[in-house]
Amino acid sequence: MATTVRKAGLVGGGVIGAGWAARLLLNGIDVAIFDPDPEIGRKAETVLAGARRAWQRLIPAGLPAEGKLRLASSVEDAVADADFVQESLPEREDLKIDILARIDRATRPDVVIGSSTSGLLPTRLQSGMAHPERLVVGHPFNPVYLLPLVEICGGAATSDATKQWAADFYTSLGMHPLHVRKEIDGFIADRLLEALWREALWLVNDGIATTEEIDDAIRYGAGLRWSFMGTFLIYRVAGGEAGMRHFLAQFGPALKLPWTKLEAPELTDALVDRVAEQSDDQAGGTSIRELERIRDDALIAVLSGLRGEDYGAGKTLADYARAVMAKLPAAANEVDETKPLALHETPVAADWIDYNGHMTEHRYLQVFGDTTDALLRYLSVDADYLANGGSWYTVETHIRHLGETKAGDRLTATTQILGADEKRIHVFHSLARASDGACVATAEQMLLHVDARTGRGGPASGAPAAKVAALAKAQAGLAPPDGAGRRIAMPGK
Ligand SMILES: NC(=O)C1=CN([C@@H]2O[C@H](COP(=O)(O)OP(=O)(O)OC[C@H]3O[C@@H](n4cnc5c(N)ncnc54)[C@H](O)[C@@H]3O)[C@@H](O)[C@H]2O)C=CC1
Ligand SMILES: C[N+](C)(C)CC(=O)CC(=O)[O-]
Repeated sequence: MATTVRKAGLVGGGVIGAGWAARLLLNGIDVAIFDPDPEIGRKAETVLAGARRAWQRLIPAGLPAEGKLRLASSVEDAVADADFVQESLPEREDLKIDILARIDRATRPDVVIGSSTSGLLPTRLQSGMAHPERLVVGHPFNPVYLLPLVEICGGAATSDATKQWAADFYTSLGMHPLHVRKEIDGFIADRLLEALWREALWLVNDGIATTEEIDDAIRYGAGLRWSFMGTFLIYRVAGGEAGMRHFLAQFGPALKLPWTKLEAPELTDALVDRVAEQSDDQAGGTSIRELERIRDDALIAVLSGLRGEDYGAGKTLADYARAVMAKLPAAANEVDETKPLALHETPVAADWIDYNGHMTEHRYLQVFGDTTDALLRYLSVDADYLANGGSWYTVETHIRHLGETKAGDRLTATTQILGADEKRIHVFHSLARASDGACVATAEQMLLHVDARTGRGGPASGAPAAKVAALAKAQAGLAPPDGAGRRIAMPGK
């Protein structure tokens, strides 16, 4: 199996295939995609543009160089030289079995083939393949480029090595693999989603609630708490200090009451019309693309919030961002170290703007923190160095706000080293608006080298120590920047 995936072959480029393309490309993997839809190029580029925008805001510290997208002329052309294949064909078992057999014939036998099916059994999907051991379900969630969950389910012939490889690979893309222990139709998540959806359709069918009222019942209540704790942990907490046992004793008996229905209502023309008309009213003329943008922005807000908590999907994101940072290449060798270094730039995202209409204060710290991360990457603080416990922590920051910046502005950070020793780096970052070069903020920081395993300060070592010393020497002749060493005080004090 491939140790590094450089090229991915995608078959089917609809909602899910295009979402996979975006996630793979943003991870620096080249993608060849086959879809007979003549509009595939435009559709895939549209999804990619949305994903790019979302990722710049979700991981502003920087991303790998984007992979290249190629529109393939056939299934075979898409997969022939791929190191990994993901099938996202329409949910039809006969079509998937047939095309998975073609993919199997056209790829190297060691290439893992993932299927995006949301409910078909992998044992049946692999039935026409000569190498069925490399077929695994990797069931994603829409939008694939933002939601981390991917359900992994093997069929009878799938090897354990394939399942493990797929889990590792999807993790490397920033996803959270969930192993489905037993092969069942609909896996885990869609069983839950369908149960809710069946009930929702009954409530519309019986005239109890409109589509909007049902969505409100979710988004103002349980939906908010599901996003970080799910059902069981939330109900444990709802049991009070006695926890789950008390919760089950109190609310378990109601499960036997005939509240919910196991059979979905018949999708009669009347019910389809009612659901579609109510859904149109609910959308109020907002286009699907605009709804996608609202959905993506809200997901970014939730994921960013959870990242701050280092919890649930936020932990997945934080781990991924750390892994990306450790892998990003240091800046090019031809950097002139005798001048302040330009190592980081970022657009100002719409949700960084506050009620005063400009970038809110804590976002400046975020941008300066990302700039410090870029400096550490430049100093060769890589995955190995971090794994050995070496890192610099920021122990003091002084930010000056000198100008306003608005959504869409591009900001460029430069970094001057004011001093350094074996443990400390004294840095001065300046943040300029790219359009007119105006300096909008500065940050002076003291970084302390720490052994992350003990939490104690200590001397840097290896390549980072040598690079800090060389950089500090190269910049020693620079004049101190305006504002360096400034303290906060009332005028004249
Ligand atoms: N839409 C969703 O919410 C989710 C869908 N899935 C699964 O992902 C798969 C794809 O679903 P969607 O993207 O939603 O469907 P879709 O209808 O948006 O896309 C399917 C694409 O396959 C293309 N196609 C048809 N025949 C083809 C062929 N012979 N070769 C290559 N491409 C072909 C179509 O032109 C279309 O672009 C299904 O298995 C579905 O169950 C999984 C998770 C969520
Ligand atoms: C509707 N669906 C069954 C295809 C949905 C999924 O499989 C997952 C999702 O994104 O909701």
